[in-house]
Amino acid sequence: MKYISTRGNVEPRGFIETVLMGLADDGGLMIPAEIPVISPATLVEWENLSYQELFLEIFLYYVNDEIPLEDLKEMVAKSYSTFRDPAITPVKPITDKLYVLELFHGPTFAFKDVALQFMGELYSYISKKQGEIIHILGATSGDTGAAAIQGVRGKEGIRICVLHPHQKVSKVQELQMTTVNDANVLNLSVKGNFDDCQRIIKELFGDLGFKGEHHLRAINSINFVRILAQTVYYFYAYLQVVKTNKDASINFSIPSGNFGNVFSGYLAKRMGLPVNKLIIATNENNILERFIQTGEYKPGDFLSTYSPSMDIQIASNFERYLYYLVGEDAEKVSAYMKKFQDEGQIVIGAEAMQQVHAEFAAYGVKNAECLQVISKYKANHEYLLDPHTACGIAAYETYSGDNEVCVSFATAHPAKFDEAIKLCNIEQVLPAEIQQLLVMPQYQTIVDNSKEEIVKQLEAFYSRATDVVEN
Ligand SMILES: Cc1ncc(COP(=O)(O)O)c(C=O)c1O
Ligand SMILES: N[C@@H](CCOP(=O)(O)O)C(=O)O
Repeated sequence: MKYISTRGNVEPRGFIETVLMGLADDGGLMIPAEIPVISPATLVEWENLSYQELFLEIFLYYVNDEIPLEDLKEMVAKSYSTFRDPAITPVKPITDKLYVLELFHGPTFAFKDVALQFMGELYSYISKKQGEIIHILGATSGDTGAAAIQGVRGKEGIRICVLHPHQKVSKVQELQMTTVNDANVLNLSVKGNFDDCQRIIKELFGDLGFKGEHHLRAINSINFVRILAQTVYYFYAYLQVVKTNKDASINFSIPSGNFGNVFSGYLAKRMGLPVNKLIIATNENNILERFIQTGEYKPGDFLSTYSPSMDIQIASNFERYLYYLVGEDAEKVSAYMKKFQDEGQIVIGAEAMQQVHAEFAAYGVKNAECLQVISKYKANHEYLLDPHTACGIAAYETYSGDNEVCVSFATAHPAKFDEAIKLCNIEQVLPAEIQQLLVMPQYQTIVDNSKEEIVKQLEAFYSRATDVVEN
């Protein structure tokens, strides 16, 4: 398997090179040159595999022989040994038409752990095997940063810097990142929003001299391995649900911001998973909903909502979908992305939009509706949704059809967003792991929303660091 860029100006690369490249060197995003197709017979054979076994089966289509099977197995075992549920991502029935896929049983109580526990192991493996220095640079609206820090904590040869928007993440998210006082962790709290943080890190990854000099590596969903690791739970959930819903069409409803999780579902679909519709749920930052409705992809004004992790205007992975939408034509993607940069919008024609509508539905959830859904599911089903998950459920309710079953993603545990839960007059008991954070000291540097300021911070961070990679 080789990997190429959505913009067509990167020589095909292997799996590990692709992981290390993160953002493609031509500014695009890496994707497989050809997507492997899993046959219906193979899907049946996978029906009773554990999560870890399924992960291995899927990854074997992608890693070539660059990682020996025994090493991959060991990494996968370690990655998921930290999860609190033996099923890793259990599927819970709520009604006969609705299942919730709980993706929050990892160390930081959000879906990001599923991929980032593995990426921590993978980076550590590459660092040891190849003597690679790994300097992770990431942007977060709250969950990726916490999960990435936990994923690499205590791992030799790795340093991590995470940019989060100052006072625009929940208290628990902030504490999960900033109570870590390890010498190899730097938390920068940027006076801006998530889009600013993402723009700055993309600019730094795009400066190939700076990226090479400082060995910058990505943990955001710009890195293809994040996308791939997230496809596993689509397969896992489908294989559980189909057992009792043989003739139903199966939809997935996905709380969305950066479009990484949805794109993983799209990849699963192209790999042959018989998904009916991917339902994109956003909050009031609804660029994706507006795109699906009008064909116009254009950022609006940034709004702070009860689901802060989805307070995102520019959905990074949209470019990966665009590549497939325009018939895998990298020149067209480059032209569209240039237009987006110069004019701030992309418009897709009516014919292509028919294809979009065959694959996706989208719904933007207003703040008040988000709280109503949390209250309703607590009262009617004794199930407490976090505000992101509630957006997914509201979108499912809007698009549930006859003979359709929906798997709605629970992307975070409600304890991470107690601010919103309290507004519903619901008292929850916080898990001990979260409770203990509330009294810990915090370590973070508040910085201006400027690339130059971040560069200064990074250079100081790297000059402080002294650890050596051992083979
Ligand atoms: C809890 C939660 N739900 C949903 C999302 C949106 O996922 P994506 O950015 O992959 O669209 C995020 C952030 O990514 C998140 O942290
Ligand atoms: N919601 C995310 C934003 C970053 O998304 P990613 O999937 O590209 O890492 C977060 O919680 O940080």
